[in-house]
Amino acid sequence: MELLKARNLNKVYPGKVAYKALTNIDLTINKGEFVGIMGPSGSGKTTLLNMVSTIDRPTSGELRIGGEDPYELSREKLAHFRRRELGFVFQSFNLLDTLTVRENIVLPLTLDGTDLNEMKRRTAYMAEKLGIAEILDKRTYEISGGQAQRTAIARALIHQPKLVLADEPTGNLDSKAARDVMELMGKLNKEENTTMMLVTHDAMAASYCDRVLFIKDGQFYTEIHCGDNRPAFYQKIINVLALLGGNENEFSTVRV
Ligand SMILES: Nc1ncnc2c1ncn2[C@@H]1O[C@H](COP(=O)(O)OP(=O)(O)OP(=O)(O)O)[C@@H](O)[C@H]1O
Repeated sequence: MELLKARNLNKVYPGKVAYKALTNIDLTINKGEFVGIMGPSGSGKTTLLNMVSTIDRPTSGELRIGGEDPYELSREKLAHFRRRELGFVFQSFNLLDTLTVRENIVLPLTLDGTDLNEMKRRTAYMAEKLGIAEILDKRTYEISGGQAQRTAIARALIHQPKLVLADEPTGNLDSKAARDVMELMGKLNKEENTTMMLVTHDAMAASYCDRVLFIKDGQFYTEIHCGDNRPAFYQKIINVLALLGGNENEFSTVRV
């Protein structure tokens, strides 16, 4: 079942000299899929993520999430749609420092006015899944980067969104923490059937996806599928990145 369908997405940033950041991008993500987006710096990954996450409008093209066109919604309904149907994971975690881990995780349910017992049940469930049950009462400055990202993932998934969007979730983590985070994202994708889209420079992180789509200069370049051999998939990703070119320091290729 198609969860996300983007057709012919174009984005032109206006300015003294208009810049075409995306050209005729087609993207379909089925329910339960885990899809990676890779490409050199400036290729349009963030632009695409911003279109899909409804943060910015495409200049032309169609977008459907769960059959709905978010850009047809009023401002208020769009804000509700984003809060209800999407979950976000960022490179910089974006946790609220004045709150505990528990309070951060439960935030989307608080905003939705969920019943207290349900909030407790969901928090305990997510904390258990992400291995952070022991740190629920800590403040965000008392936890490690890996724990902070796992907290952010729990927050992104607690309201069971249709689609989770992750922007460089391993960018601020050491290789061990990055691997742990990706293992957990892969596990949640499979066990909870959560649909995920990941934008990353990190080949190790991308190798946890079912397939990876590459863009170059705002255009679709190629797509590769994981199959059942993750180390082989990692190598295939490295090979495409080598073909894509770009700055050699740009892609992380040291983690297997
Ligand atoms: N608000 C904007 N106004 C004008 N040009 C922009 C704007 N945002 C991005 N661009 C340009 O669009 C192109 C794509 O940018 P984008 O941020 O999507 O790339 P990216 O693949 O995410 O890069 P990186 O990996 O470095 O984050 C770049 O050339 C960038 O300079």
